[in-house]
Amino acid sequence: MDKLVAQFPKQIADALEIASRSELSFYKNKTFSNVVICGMGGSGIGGKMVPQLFADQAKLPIVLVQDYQIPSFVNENTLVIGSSYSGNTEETLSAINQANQKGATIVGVSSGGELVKFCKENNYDYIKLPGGNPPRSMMAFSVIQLVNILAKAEIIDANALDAVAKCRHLLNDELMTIKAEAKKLAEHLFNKQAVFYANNDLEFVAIRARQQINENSKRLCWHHVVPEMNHNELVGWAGGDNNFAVTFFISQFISDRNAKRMELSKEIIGKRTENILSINGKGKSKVEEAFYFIHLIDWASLYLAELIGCDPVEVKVIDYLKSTLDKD
Ligand SMILES: O=P(O)(O)OC[C@H]1O[C@H](O)[C@H](O)[C@@H](O)[C@@H]1O
Repeated sequence: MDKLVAQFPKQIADALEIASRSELSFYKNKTFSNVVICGMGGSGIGGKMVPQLFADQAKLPIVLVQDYQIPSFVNENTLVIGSSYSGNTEETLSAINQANQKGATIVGVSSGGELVKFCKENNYDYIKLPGGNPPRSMMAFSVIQLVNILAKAEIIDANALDAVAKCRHLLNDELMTIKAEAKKLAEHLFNKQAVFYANNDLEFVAIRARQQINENSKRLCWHHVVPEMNHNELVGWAGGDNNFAVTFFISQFISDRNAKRMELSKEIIGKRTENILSINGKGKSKVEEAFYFIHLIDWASLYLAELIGCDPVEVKVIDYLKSTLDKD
């Protein structure tokens, strides 16, 4: 896993190369009214990240589906993107099959499996990713193909990938800082109940942190966002204590009002636990900042796994669950 995380900046370059070679025709002579992205876990997080990151330029509503069912609004004017690294995740395949029955336009993002087979058999465009790794370690590939697909259809700016291309340099230039901050985060979380907060626009960062701590570090954690947590969870801190380690991801692009809310939240939570860490974003754009946070989180999950002494790769309980489901 260390190697795969270290390769993240290179994966960005490789994914951009795949995007530039992708031959897509799904958008020709087509007008869409909405977009649905179907994906679970390490492939679903891209479907959360991309709509949030490009919200200020998206011309259509983009909805993430993480279940077997698609919403009833899906019809022949819907673009449905199926994102599954293995191509075999049953919730995603079920949603894609339903979308097909409703006449939607489908595009697949996958390294192979049933999803690629389905796209080939039904003449849908698909982008093939390099296979053989845990899906969560290949996030750059799925995210970048989502941006590629939406930019080709001009649902987001046609040059949206230009901003992504700059991320690689930021990550290389900031590697020492990223690793130092990641170590600090891992030590902060060690033997504590992890809680992640971000402003709403950055929810995907908090979710990615939760997912990576779950799968790589084998630990429970939760996340919430400002401002919504100010209306409920903040009150729950009456039951908080030093067993909790709270991390605030602070975006450079946060609104003044939400920045104020973050500061006040910190002050209130600080009365219950001493373990509060703020991690500040870096980068010249929201896209650069997003990749910066993701890389830092990925390293932190590995450092925490090391402190705990667990194997970051194995996910035996998920394997057990899937194989038991398959017996039905
Ligand atoms: O990307 P996919 O192959 O559809 O996989 C989606 C998810 O499936 C499993 O639950 C894996 O353990 C997760 O790590 C993965 O993110």
